[in-house]
Amino acid sequence: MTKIPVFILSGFLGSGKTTLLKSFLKKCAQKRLKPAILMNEIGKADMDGEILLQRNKNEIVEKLLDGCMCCSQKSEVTETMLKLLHQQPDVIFIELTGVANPEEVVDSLTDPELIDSLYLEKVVTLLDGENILEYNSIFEADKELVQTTRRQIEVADLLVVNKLDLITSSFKEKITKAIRKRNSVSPLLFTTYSEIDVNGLLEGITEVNKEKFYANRRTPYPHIHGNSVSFSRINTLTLSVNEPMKSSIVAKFLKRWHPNLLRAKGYLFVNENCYLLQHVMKRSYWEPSDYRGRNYLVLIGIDLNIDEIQKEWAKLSLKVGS
Ligand SMILES: Nc1nc2c(ncn2[C@@H]2O[C@H](COP(=O)(O)OP(=O)(O)OP(=O)(O)O)[C@@H](O)[C@H]2O)c(=O)[nH]1
Repeated sequence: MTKIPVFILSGFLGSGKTTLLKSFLKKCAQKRLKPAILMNEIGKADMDGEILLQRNKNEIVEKLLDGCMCCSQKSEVTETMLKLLHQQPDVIFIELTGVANPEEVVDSLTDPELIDSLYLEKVVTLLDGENILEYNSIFEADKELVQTTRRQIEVADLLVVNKLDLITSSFKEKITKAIRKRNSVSPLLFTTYSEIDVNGLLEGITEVNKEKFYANRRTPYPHIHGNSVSFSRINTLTLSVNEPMKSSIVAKFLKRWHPNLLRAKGYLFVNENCYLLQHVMKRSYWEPSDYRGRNYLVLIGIDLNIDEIQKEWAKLSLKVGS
């Protein structure tokens, strides 16, 4: 099933995200791909969005101002993404604010109205070579910010240390060590002015058959396929729920996948009542809901073992149903 790829560009303030975005857009133009861009800015003035609009009037740009996307009202993010989809792009770029945690944004992409249309292609995290080693001491007083900058490294599929022109080779080694402590698996590149092989990153992404893909897209709830919808290390999985479940059993099931499982959410029947289940790390919250669509459960994690989770879920459902 065709889905539109989404690149998330993350990284602390001033690390080079917009610079990278611009080279992505240039390459899209050469490849005749129609890009859509969601700029997430803190503050009233939308500098980056304006800069992009001045460059090329054909690019579709939506902005979410005043705050971080992961904290915005969920429906606002969904609406903005739907607006972008409405204009039939071939690829979507989301540039996050420097203080956003990418995994929480992935969460928004699993909204029932979006999950069938999009997949997460890659989280690219830009790091400011000149300042990265200072982050811990600069933000010492702000634990959340330290945590965010760490998560930006930990969940990245590609790590790009930028501003190589401003650092020495001994600094480069220190940076490598510090990054590898947090993420030992994703490719790590050093560069200046965010110059990386964007052509390679766009490989395999082709023009979408617009008529076919965008016909009747706005679905009220996801089709349940149970497959992972992401090619990134952050992967998501939709589990179908056919029977009323016991909340304690579901909570126990979700805890089993800690620490890979970061988040789960969905609508489930417990006895006769529908609940919105919100699971964060090891804790589950159950909120009564008047949702009337089909029940489902979406899991978001890093390197989740999709096959095993599906197998175990099927066993559990059989037990519950019998
Ligand atoms: N010296 C140097 N400057 C760079 C490099 N890459 C980007 N810059 C400059 O750093 C500044 C910030 O770059 P942006 O691409 O706007 O960074 P950003 O991550 O989008 O910044 P925010 O929107 O604040 O989060 C700009 O003035 C860039 O020209 C580099 O490799 N070396």
